[in-house]
Amino acid sequence: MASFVIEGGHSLSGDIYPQGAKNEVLQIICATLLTTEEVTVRNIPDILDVNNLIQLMREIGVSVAKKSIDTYSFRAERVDFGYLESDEFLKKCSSLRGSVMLIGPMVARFGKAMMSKPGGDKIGRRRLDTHFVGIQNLGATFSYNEAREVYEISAERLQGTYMLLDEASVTGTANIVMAAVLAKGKTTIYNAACEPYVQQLCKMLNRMGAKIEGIASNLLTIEGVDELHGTEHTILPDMIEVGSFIGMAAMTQSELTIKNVSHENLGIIPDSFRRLGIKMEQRGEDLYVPAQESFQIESFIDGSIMTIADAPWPGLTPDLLSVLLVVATQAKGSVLIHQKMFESRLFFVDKLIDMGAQIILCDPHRAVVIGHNHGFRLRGGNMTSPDIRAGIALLIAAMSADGISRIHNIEQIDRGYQNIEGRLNALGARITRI
Ligand SMILES: CC(=O)N[C@H]1[C@@H](OP(=O)(O)OP(=O)(O)OC[C@H]2O[C@@H](n3ccc(=O)[nH]c3=O)[C@H](O)[C@@H]2O)O[C@H](CO)[C@@H](O)[C@@H]1O
Ligand SMILES: C=C(OP(=O)(O)O)C(=O)O
Repeated sequence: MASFVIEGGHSLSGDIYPQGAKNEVLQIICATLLTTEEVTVRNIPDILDVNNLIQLMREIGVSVAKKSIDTYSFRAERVDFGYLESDEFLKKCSSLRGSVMLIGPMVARFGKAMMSKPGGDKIGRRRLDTHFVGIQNLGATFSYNEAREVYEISAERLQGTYMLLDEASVTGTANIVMAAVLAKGKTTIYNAACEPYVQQLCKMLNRMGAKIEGIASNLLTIEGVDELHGTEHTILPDMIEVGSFIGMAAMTQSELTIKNVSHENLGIIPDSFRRLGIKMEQRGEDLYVPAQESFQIESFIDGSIMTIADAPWPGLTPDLLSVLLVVATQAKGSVLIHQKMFESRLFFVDKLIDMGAQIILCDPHRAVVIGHNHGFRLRGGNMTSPDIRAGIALLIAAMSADGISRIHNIEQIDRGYQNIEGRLNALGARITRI
Protein backbone atom coordinates (compact mmCIF):
# COMPACT_ATOMS: atom_id res chain seq x y z
CA MET A 1 0.00 0.00 0.00
CA ALA A 2 1.48 3.35 -1.05
CA SER A 3 1.02 6.57 0.92
CA PHE A 4 1.20 10.32 0.42
CA VAL A 5 3.09 12.58 2.80
CA ILE A 6 1.72 16.10 2.51
CA GLU A 7 3.23 19.28 3.85
CA GLY A 8 0.21 21.50 4.28
CA GLY A 9 -0.22 25.24 4.13
CA HIS A 10 1.12 25.96 0.65
CA SER A 11 -1.15 27.78 -1.75
CA LEU A 12 -1.23 26.85 -5.42
CA SER A 13 -1.20 28.93 -8.55
CA GLY A 14 -1.29 28.34 -12.27
CA ASP A 15 -3.14 26.32 -14.88
CA ILE A 16 -4.34 22.76 -14.55
CA TYR A 17 -5.82 20.52 -17.25
CA PRO A 18 -8.50 18.05 -16.21
CA GLN A 19 -7.90 14.49 -17.40
CA GLY A 20 -10.41 12.55 -19.50
CA ALA A 21 -13.48 11.38 -17.57
CA LYS A 22 -13.00 8.03 -15.80
CA ASN A 23 -16.68 7.09 -15.75
CA GLU A 24 -17.09 7.86 -19.45
CA VAL A 25 -14.01 6.01 -20.62
CA LEU A 26 -15.00 2.82 -18.77
CA GLN A 27 -18.25 2.72 -20.78
CA ILE A 28 -16.57 3.64 -24.05
CA ILE A 29 -13.92 0.92 -23.80
CA CYS A 30 -16.58 -1.71 -23.06
CA ALA A 31 -18.57 -0.52 -26.10
CA THR A 32 -15.64 -1.26 -28.42
CA LEU A 33 -16.62 -4.93 -28.02
CA LEU A 34 -19.74 -4.27 -30.08
CA THR A 35 -17.93 -4.20 -33.43
CA THR A 36 -15.29 -6.16 -35.31
CA GLU A 37 -13.92 -2.86 -36.64
CA GLU A 38 -11.39 -0.51 -35.09
CA VAL A 39 -12.49 2.11 -32.58
CA THR A 40 -10.01 4.87 -31.72
CA VAL A 41 -10.43 6.66 -28.40
CA ARG A 42 -8.64 9.93 -27.51
CA ASN A 43 -8.05 11.66 -24.18
CA ILE A 44 -7.89 8.42 -22.19
CA PRO A 45 -6.69 9.14 -18.63
CA ASP A 46 -3.69 7.20 -17.33
CA ILE A 47 -5.37 5.94 -14.15
CA LEU A 48 -5.52 2.58 -12.42
CA ASP A 49 -9.14 1.65 -13.21
CA VAL A 50 -8.74 2.47 -16.89
CA ASN A 51 -5.36 0.78 -17.26
CA ASN A 52 -6.78 -2.35 -15.62
CA LEU A 53 -9.72 -2.37 -18.02
CA ILE A 54 -7.44 -1.89 -21.04
CA GLN A 55 -5.31 -4.79 -19.82
CA LEU A 56 -8.45 -6.90 -19.39
CA MET A 57 -9.47 -6.10 -22.98
CA ARG A 58 -6.08 -7.30 -24.21
CA GLU A 59 -6.43 -10.52 -22.25
CA ILE A 60 -9.91 -11.09 -23.69
CA GLY A 61 -8.31 -11.05 -27.15
CA VAL A 62 -9.03 -7.49 -28.27
CA SER A 63 -6.16 -5.94 -30.30
CA VAL A 64 -5.24 -2.82 -28.41
CA ALA A 65 -2.71 -0.34 -29.84
CA LYS A 66 -1.41 2.71 -28.03
CA LYS A 67 -1.27 5.41 -30.70
CA SER A 68 -0.07 8.31 -28.58
CA ILE A 69 0.18 9.23 -24.94
CA ASP A 70 -3.60 9.32 -24.47
CA THR A 71 -4.97 7.64 -27.61
CA TYR A 72 -5.68 3.94 -28.03
CA SER A 73 -7.33 1.91 -30.72
CA PHE A 74 -9.35 -1.21 -29.96
CA ARG A 75 -10.28 -3.92 -32.42
CA ALA A 76 -12.46 -6.70 -31.08
CA GLU A 77 -12.40 -8.97 -34.10
CA ARG A 78 -12.24 -12.11 -32.01
CA VAL A 79 -12.57 -12.78 -28.31
CA ASP A 80 -11.17 -15.65 -26.30
CA PHE A 81 -14.18 -17.38 -24.74
CA GLY A 82 -11.98 -19.80 -22.82
CA TYR A 83 -10.40 -16.85 -21.03
CA LEU A 84 -13.77 -15.16 -20.45
CA GLU A 85 -14.86 -18.21 -18.51
CA SER A 86 -11.62 -18.56 -16.56
CA ASP A 87 -11.29 -17.96 -12.82
CA GLU A 88 -8.48 -15.52 -13.56
CA PHE A 89 -10.74 -13.29 -15.68
CA LEU A 90 -13.60 -13.43 -13.21
CA LYS A 91 -11.29 -12.58 -10.33
CA LYS A 92 -9.95 -9.54 -12.18
CA CYS A 93 -13.47 -8.34 -12.96
CA SER A 94 -14.42 -8.50 -9.31
CA SER A 95 -11.77 -5.91 -8.47
CA LEU A 96 -12.83 -3.53 -11.23
CA ARG A 97 -16.30 -2.10 -11.05
CA GLY A 98 -16.37 -0.81 -14.64
CA SER A 99 -16.03 -4.39 -15.91
CA VAL A 100 -19.72 -4.98 -15.16
CA MET A 101 -20.35 -3.09 -18.41
CA LEU A 102 -18.78 -5.89 -20.41
CA ILE A 103 -21.92 -8.01 -20.05
CA GLY A 104 -24.25 -5.84 -22.20
CA PRO A 105 -21.94 -5.86 -25.23
CA MET A 106 -20.94 -9.51 -24.71
CA VAL A 107 -24.51 -10.78 -24.63
CA ALA A 108 -25.51 -8.55 -27.55
CA ARG A 109 -22.69 -9.65 -29.81
CA PHE A 110 -21.87 -13.19 -28.69
CA GLY A 111 -25.02 -14.34 -26.91
CA LYS A 112 -23.23 -15.11 -23.66
CA ALA A 113 -21.34 -13.52 -20.79
CA MET A 114 -20.15 -14.35 -17.30
CA MET A 115 -19.71 -12.09 -14.34
CA SER A 116 -18.72 -12.14 -10.72
CA LYS A 117 -19.65 -9.49 -8.20
CA PRO A 118 -17.75 -6.36 -9.23
CA GLY A 119 -15.63 -4.34 -6.83
CA GLY A 120 -15.07 -0.60 -6.56
CA ASP A 121 -15.21 1.54 -3.46
CA LYS A 122 -16.37 0.72 0.03
CA ILE A 123 -19.17 3.24 -0.10
CA GLY A 124 -22.19 1.09 0.70
CA ARG A 125 -24.34 -1.46 -1.09
CA ARG A 126 -24.05 -1.27 -4.85
CA ARG A 127 -26.79 -3.36 -6.24
CA LEU A 128 -26.92 -4.48 -9.85
CA ASP A 129 -30.65 -5.16 -10.14
CA THR A 130 -31.13 -2.51 -12.83
CA HIS A 131 -28.46 -4.15 -15.01
CA PHE A 132 -29.83 -7.66 -14.51
CA VAL A 133 -33.50 -6.84 -14.92
CA GLY A 134 -32.83 -4.64 -17.95
CA ILE A 135 -30.83 -7.27 -19.79
CA GLN A 136 -33.35 -9.94 -18.78
CA ASN A 137 -36.10 -7.74 -20.22
CA LEU A 138 -34.29 -8.00 -23.54
CA GLY A 139 -34.58 -11.78 -23.35
CA ALA A 140 -31.34 -12.92 -21.70
CA THR A 141 -31.37 -15.57 -18.97
CA PHE A 142 -29.25 -15.30 -15.85
CA SER A 143 -28.27 -18.34 -13.84
CA TYR A 144 -26.15 -18.29 -10.72
CA ASN A 145 -23.37 -20.86 -10.53
CA GLU A 146 -23.05 -21.35 -6.78
CA ALA A 147 -19.87 -23.39 -6.90
CA ARG A 148 -17.99 -20.66 -8.79
CA GLU A 149 -20.02 -17.76 -7.38
CA VAL A 150 -20.60 -16.31 -10.83
CA TYR A 151 -23.57 -15.40 -12.99
CA GLU A 152 -23.85 -17.04 -16.38
CA ILE A 153 -25.85 -15.00 -18.85
CA SER A 154 -27.04 -16.25 -22.20
CA ALA A 155 -29.39 -15.27 -25.01
CA GLU A 156 -30.17 -16.18 -28.58
CA ARG A 157 -30.84 -12.82 -30.21
CA LEU A 158 -31.94 -10.11 -27.81
CA GLN A 159 -35.39 -8.68 -28.46
CA GLY A 160 -36.27 -5.00 -28.04
CA THR A 161 -38.95 -4.08 -25.50
CA TYR A 162 -40.28 -1.26 -23.28
CA MET A 163 -38.82 -0.93 -19.82
CA LEU A 164 -39.12 1.44 -16.88
CA LEU A 165 -35.96 1.26 -14.79
CA ASP A 166 -36.38 1.01 -11.03
CA GLU A 167 -33.62 3.61 -10.67
CA ALA A 168 -31.64 5.79 -13.04
CA SER A 169 -28.47 3.74 -12.69
CA VAL A 170 -25.53 5.15 -14.65
CA THR A 171 -23.68 1.93 -15.46
CA GLY A 172 -27.00 0.05 -15.60
CA THR A 173 -28.31 2.35 -18.33
CA ALA A 174 -25.02 2.05 -20.25
CA ASN A 175 -25.16 -1.74 -20.03
CA ILE A 176 -28.76 -1.94 -21.25
CA VAL A 177 -28.13 0.54 -24.09
CA MET A 178 -25.11 -1.48 -25.24
CA ALA A 179 -27.23 -4.64 -25.23
CA ALA A 180 -30.20 -2.99 -26.97
CA VAL A 181 -28.33 -1.48 -29.92
CA LEU A 182 -27.90 -4.94 -31.46
CA ALA A 183 -31.30 -6.33 -30.31
CA LYS A 184 -34.07 -7.07 -32.76
CA GLY A 185 -36.66 -4.27 -32.90
CA LYS A 186 -37.27 -1.26 -30.72
CA THR A 187 -36.24 -0.79 -27.09
CA THR A 188 -37.59 2.05 -24.99
CA ILE A 189 -35.82 2.83 -21.71
CA TYR A 190 -37.69 5.17 -19.36
CA ASN A 191 -36.02 6.56 -16.21
CA ALA A 192 -32.70 6.16 -18.02
CA ALA A 193 -29.65 7.85 -16.50
CA CYS A 194 -28.56 10.80 -18.64
CA GLU A 195 -25.16 11.88 -17.26
CA PRO A 196 -22.75 13.22 -19.89
CA TYR A 197 -21.04 9.80 -19.61
CA VAL A 198 -24.18 8.12 -20.98
CA GLN A 199 -24.75 10.88 -23.55
CA GLN A 200 -21.24 10.43 -24.87
CA LEU A 201 -21.69 6.66 -25.08
CA CYS A 202 -24.95 7.05 -27.04
CA LYS A 203 -23.38 9.58 -29.40
CA MET A 204 -20.48 7.26 -30.08
CA LEU A 205 -22.81 4.30 -30.67
CA ASN A 206 -24.80 6.39 -33.17
CA ARG A 207 -21.58 7.19 -35.02
CA MET A 208 -20.99 3.43 -35.14
CA GLY A 209 -24.39 2.95 -36.82
CA ALA A 210 -26.75 2.58 -33.84
CA LYS A 211 -30.12 4.31 -33.84
CA ILE A 212 -30.59 5.94 -30.45
CA GLU A 213 -32.97 8.85 -29.85
CA GLY A 214 -33.67 10.89 -26.76
CA ILE A 215 -29.99 11.41 -25.86
CA ALA A 216 -29.62 13.64 -22.75
CA SER A 217 -33.15 12.82 -21.61
CA ASN A 218 -34.45 10.02 -19.38
CA LEU A 219 -36.40 8.45 -22.25
CA LEU A 220 -34.19 6.61 -24.73
CA THR A 221 -35.53 4.90 -27.83
CA ILE A 222 -33.27 2.45 -29.58
CA GLU A 223 -33.97 0.83 -32.92
CA GLY A 224 -31.81 -2.31 -33.05
CA VAL A 225 -29.39 -2.78 -35.98
CA ASP A 226 -27.61 -5.89 -37.27
CA GLU A 227 -24.08 -4.61 -36.88
CA LEU A 228 -21.99 -1.67 -35.82
CA HIS A 229 -18.85 -0.17 -37.35
CA GLY A 230 -15.62 1.45 -36.26
CA THR A 231 -15.38 5.09 -35.23
CA GLU A 232 -13.30 7.67 -33.39
CA HIS A 233 -14.22 9.19 -30.07
CA THR A 234 -12.82 11.84 -27.71
CA ILE A 235 -13.47 11.56 -23.96
CA LEU A 236 -14.79 14.70 -22.23
CA PRO A 237 -12.84 16.38 -19.42
CA ASP A 238 -13.58 14.72 -16.08
CA MET A 239 -16.23 16.86 -14.39
CA ILE A 240 -15.41 15.29 -11.02
CA GLU A 241 -11.80 16.39 -11.39
CA VAL A 242 -12.97 19.89 -12.35
CA GLY A 243 -15.08 20.02 -9.17
CA SER A 244 -12.21 18.63 -7.10
CA PHE A 245 -9.92 21.42 -8.37
CA ILE A 246 -12.51 24.12 -7.62
CA GLY A 247 -12.70 22.80 -4.05
CA MET A 248 -8.93 22.57 -3.77
CA ALA A 249 -8.48 26.20 -4.88
CA ALA A 250 -10.98 27.43 -2.29
CA MET A 251 -9.54 25.39 0.58
CA THR A 252 -5.94 26.41 -0.10
CA GLN A 253 -6.91 30.06 -0.90
CA SER A 254 -5.31 29.64 -4.31
CA GLU A 255 -5.83 31.17 -7.72
CA LEU A 256 -6.30 28.42 -10.31
CA THR A 257 -7.28 28.30 -13.95
CA ILE A 258 -8.87 24.98 -14.83
CA LYS A 259 -8.33 24.60 -18.56
CA ASN A 260 -10.78 23.38 -21.21
CA VAL A 261 -13.50 22.31 -18.80
CA SER A 262 -16.34 21.86 -21.33
CA HIS A 263 -18.72 24.22 -19.46
CA GLU A 264 -21.83 22.80 -21.11
CA ASN A 265 -21.15 19.39 -19.60
CA LEU A 266 -20.57 20.52 -16.00
CA GLY A 267 -24.29 20.83 -15.24
CA ILE A 268 -24.99 22.10 -11.74
CA ILE A 269 -21.45 21.52 -10.43
CA PRO A 270 -20.18 25.15 -10.59
CA ASP A 271 -23.39 26.47 -8.98
CA SER A 272 -23.09 23.94 -6.16
CA PHE A 273 -19.68 25.38 -5.25
CA ARG A 274 -21.07 28.92 -5.69
CA ARG A 275 -23.68 28.10 -3.04
CA LEU A 276 -20.77 27.68 -0.62
CA GLY A 277 -19.67 31.20 -1.59
CA ILE A 278 -16.86 30.22 -3.94
CA LYS A 279 -16.38 32.66 -6.81
CA MET A 280 -15.39 31.53 -10.29
CA GLU A 281 -15.49 32.91 -13.77
CA GLN A 282 -15.96 31.36 -17.17
CA ARG A 283 -13.03 32.54 -19.32
CA GLY A 284 -13.47 31.12 -22.79
CA GLU A 285 -13.09 27.37 -22.46
CA ASP A 286 -11.50 27.74 -19.01
CA LEU A 287 -12.82 28.14 -15.49
CA TYR A 288 -10.94 30.72 -13.43
CA VAL A 289 -11.09 30.46 -9.63
CA PRO A 290 -9.63 33.56 -7.91
CA ALA A 291 -7.79 33.38 -4.58
CA GLN A 292 -10.36 34.08 -1.87
CA GLU A 293 -9.69 35.13 1.73
CA SER A 294 -13.09 33.90 2.79
CA PHE A 295 -16.25 32.41 1.30
CA GLN A 296 -19.70 32.51 2.81
CA ILE A 297 -22.29 29.75 2.51
CA GLU A 298 -25.60 31.02 1.14
CA SER A 299 -28.94 30.41 2.87
CA PHE A 300 -32.07 29.38 1.04
CA ILE A 301 -34.39 32.22 0.00
CA ASP A 302 -36.58 31.65 3.07
CA GLY A 303 -33.50 32.05 5.28
CA SER A 304 -33.22 28.36 6.17
CA ILE A 305 -29.90 26.52 6.37
CA MET A 306 -28.33 25.46 3.05
CA THR A 307 -28.59 21.79 2.09
CA ILE A 308 -26.40 20.24 -0.57
CA ALA A 309 -27.71 16.87 -1.71
CA ASP A 310 -26.99 14.48 -4.56
CA ALA A 311 -29.55 13.52 -7.19
CA PRO A 312 -29.54 11.71 -10.55
CA TRP A 313 -28.37 13.95 -13.42
CA PRO A 314 -29.06 16.82 -14.04
CA GLY A 315 -28.94 16.91 -10.25
CA LEU A 316 -25.66 17.03 -8.36
CA THR A 317 -23.41 13.98 -8.74
CA PRO A 318 -22.79 12.09 -5.47
CA ASP A 319 -19.13 11.87 -6.46
CA LEU A 320 -18.51 15.49 -5.44
CA LEU A 321 -20.21 15.56 -2.05
CA SER A 322 -17.04 14.54 -0.17
CA VAL A 323 -15.17 17.45 -1.77
CA LEU A 324 -18.02 19.91 -1.09
CA LEU A 325 -18.08 18.73 2.51
CA VAL A 326 -14.38 19.28 3.07
CA VAL A 327 -14.55 22.73 1.50
CA ALA A 328 -17.42 23.68 3.82
CA THR A 329 -15.15 23.09 6.83
CA GLN A 330 -13.39 26.41 6.04
CA ALA A 331 -16.41 28.34 4.77
CA LYS A 332 -18.26 30.99 6.74
CA GLY A 333 -21.60 29.55 7.86
CA SER A 334 -23.18 26.12 8.07
CA VAL A 335 -24.47 23.58 5.60
CA LEU A 336 -26.19 20.21 5.69
CA ILE A 337 -24.56 17.71 3.36
CA HIS A 338 -27.05 14.99 2.42
CA GLN A 339 -25.62 11.97 0.60
CA LYS A 340 -28.80 10.25 -0.52
CA MET A 341 -27.48 7.58 -2.85
CA PHE A 342 -24.71 5.88 -0.88
CA GLU A 343 -24.91 4.84 2.74
CA SER A 344 -21.24 4.63 3.73
CA ARG A 345 -19.68 7.54 1.96
CA LEU A 346 -19.68 10.04 4.81
CA PHE A 347 -17.87 7.99 7.45
CA PHE A 348 -14.56 9.57 6.47
CA VAL A 349 -15.63 12.72 8.32
CA ASP A 350 -14.23 11.25 11.56
CA LYS A 351 -10.78 11.91 10.06
CA LEU A 352 -11.70 15.52 9.36
CA ILE A 353 -13.01 15.86 12.91
CA ASP A 354 -9.63 14.58 14.18
CA MET A 355 -8.01 17.32 12.11
CA GLY A 356 -10.16 19.93 13.89
CA ALA A 357 -13.15 20.28 11.55
CA GLN A 358 -16.55 21.03 13.10
CA ILE A 359 -18.87 18.37 11.75
CA ILE A 360 -21.85 16.57 13.24
CA LEU A 361 -22.52 13.25 11.54
CA CYS A 362 -26.28 13.02 12.03
CA ASP A 363 -26.64 9.57 10.46
CA PRO A 364 -24.87 7.66 7.66
CA HIS A 365 -26.41 9.94 5.05
CA ARG A 366 -26.28 13.40 6.61
CA ALA A 367 -23.60 15.62 8.09
CA VAL A 368 -23.83 19.21 9.31
CA VAL A 369 -20.66 21.22 8.73
CA ILE A 370 -19.98 24.41 10.66
CA GLY A 371 -17.27 26.29 8.83
CA HIS A 372 -14.22 27.87 10.49
CA ASN A 373 -14.06 30.77 8.02
CA HIS A 374 -10.29 30.15 7.83
CA GLY A 375 -10.13 31.37 11.45
CA PHE A 376 -8.82 28.01 12.60
CA ARG A 377 -6.66 25.82 10.35
CA LEU A 378 -7.05 22.07 10.25
CA ARG A 379 -4.17 20.11 11.85
CA GLY A 380 -2.16 17.62 9.81
CA GLY A 381 -3.31 14.03 10.41
CA ASN A 382 -2.58 10.39 9.74
CA MET A 383 -5.35 8.73 7.77
CA THR A 384 -6.35 6.01 5.34
CA SER A 385 -8.34 6.68 2.22
CA PRO A 386 -11.54 4.60 2.26
CA ASP A 387 -12.65 5.47 -1.27
CA ILE A 388 -11.61 7.49 -4.28
CA ARG A 389 -13.55 10.68 -3.47
CA ALA A 390 -12.96 10.63 0.29
CA GLY A 391 -9.32 10.18 -0.73
CA ILE A 392 -9.20 13.38 -2.77
CA ALA A 393 -11.20 15.21 -0.08
CA LEU A 394 -8.63 14.14 2.55
CA LEU A 395 -5.82 15.21 0.24
CA ILE A 396 -7.44 18.65 -0.08
CA ALA A 397 -7.82 18.83 3.72
CA ALA A 398 -4.17 17.87 4.19
CA MET A 399 -2.99 20.46 1.64
CA SER A 400 -4.78 23.19 3.57
CA ALA A 401 -3.76 21.95 7.04
CA ASP A 402 -0.98 23.05 9.38
CA GLY A 403 1.89 20.57 9.45
CA ILE A 404 2.46 17.18 7.91
CA SER A 405 -0.25 14.65 7.01
CA ARG A 406 -0.05 11.08 5.81
CA ILE A 407 -2.68 9.41 3.66
CA HIS A 408 -2.45 5.65 3.27
CA ASN A 409 -4.12 3.40 0.70
CA ILE A 410 -3.70 6.01 -2.02
CA GLU A 411 -4.39 3.30 -4.61
CA GLN A 412 -7.98 4.44 -4.05
CA ILE A 413 -6.99 7.93 -5.28
CA ASP A 414 -4.93 6.47 -8.16
CA ARG A 415 -8.05 4.66 -9.39
CA GLY A 416 -9.36 7.97 -10.64
CA TYR A 417 -6.78 10.77 -10.54
CA GLN A 418 -3.87 10.77 -12.99
CA ASN A 419 -0.42 11.57 -11.52
CA ILE A 420 -2.16 13.75 -8.98
CA GLU A 421 0.92 14.57 -6.92
CA GLY A 422 2.95 15.51 -10.04
CA ARG A 423 0.25 17.80 -11.35
CA LEU A 424 -0.39 19.47 -7.98
CA ASN A 425 3.29 19.83 -7.07
CA ALA A 426 3.77 21.68 -10.36
CA LEU A 427 1.32 24.27 -8.98
CA GLY A 428 3.07 24.59 -5.62
CA ALA A 429 1.79 21.68 -3.53
CA ARG A 430 4.21 19.55 -1.46
CA ILE A 431 3.11 15.95 -1.84
CA THR A 432 5.48 12.99 -1.73
CA ARG A 433 4.58 9.42 -2.65
CA ILE A 434 6.21 6.79 -0.44
C1 LIG B 1 -18.09 3.62 -13.03
C2 LIG B 1 -19.16 4.61 -12.77
O1 LIG B 1 -19.71 5.18 -13.69
N1 LIG B 1 -19.44 4.87 -11.50
C3 LIG B 1 -20.43 5.88 -11.16
C4 LIG B 1 -21.81 5.28 -11.31
O2 LIG B 1 -21.85 4.11 -10.50
P1 LIG B 1 -23.07 3.06 -10.64
O3 LIG B 1 -23.58 3.07 -12.04
O4 LIG B 1 -22.57 1.80 -10.07
O5 LIG B 1 -24.14 3.70 -9.69
P2 LIG B 1 -25.72 3.72 -9.88
O6 LIG B 1 -26.09 4.89 -10.73
O7 LIG B 1 -26.18 2.38 -10.29
O8 LIG B 1 -26.23 3.98 -8.41
C5 LIG B 1 -25.46 4.54 -7.40
C6 LIG B 1 -26.17 4.43 -6.08
O9 LIG B 1 -27.24 5.33 -6.06
C7 LIG B 1 -28.45 4.67 -5.81
N2 LIG B 1 -29.44 5.34 -6.65
C8 LIG B 1 -29.19 5.49 -7.99
C9 LIG B 1 -30.13 6.12 -8.79
C10 LIG B 1 -31.29 6.60 -8.19
O10 LIG B 1 -32.19 7.16 -8.88
N3 LIG B 1 -31.48 6.46 -6.86
C11 LIG B 1 -30.55 5.84 -6.08
O11 LIG B 1 -30.74 5.72 -4.87
C12 LIG B 1 -28.19 3.22 -6.17
O12 LIG B 1 -29.02 2.33 -5.44
C13 LIG B 1 -26.75 3.06 -5.80
O13 LIG B 1 -26.56 2.78 -4.44
O14 LIG B 1 -22.80 6.23 -10.90
C14 LIG B 1 -22.70 6.63 -9.53
C15 LIG B 1 -23.88 7.56 -9.25
O15 LIG B 1 -23.76 8.74 -9.97
C16 LIG B 1 -21.34 7.26 -9.27
O16 LIG B 1 -21.21 7.48 -7.89
C17 LIG B 1 -20.20 6.36 -9.74
O17 LIG B 1 -18.99 7.09 -9.73
C1 LIG C 1 -17.69 5.65 -6.93
C2 LIG C 1 -16.88 5.91 -7.92
O1 LIG C 1 -16.34 5.00 -8.76
P1 LIG C 1 -16.73 3.46 -9.02
O2 LIG C 1 -18.15 3.45 -9.49
O3 LIG C 1 -15.77 3.07 -10.09
O4 LIG C 1 -16.53 2.75 -7.71
C3 LIG C 1 -16.46 7.30 -8.23
O5 LIG C 1 -15.91 7.53 -9.32
O6 LIG C 1 -16.64 8.19 -7.38
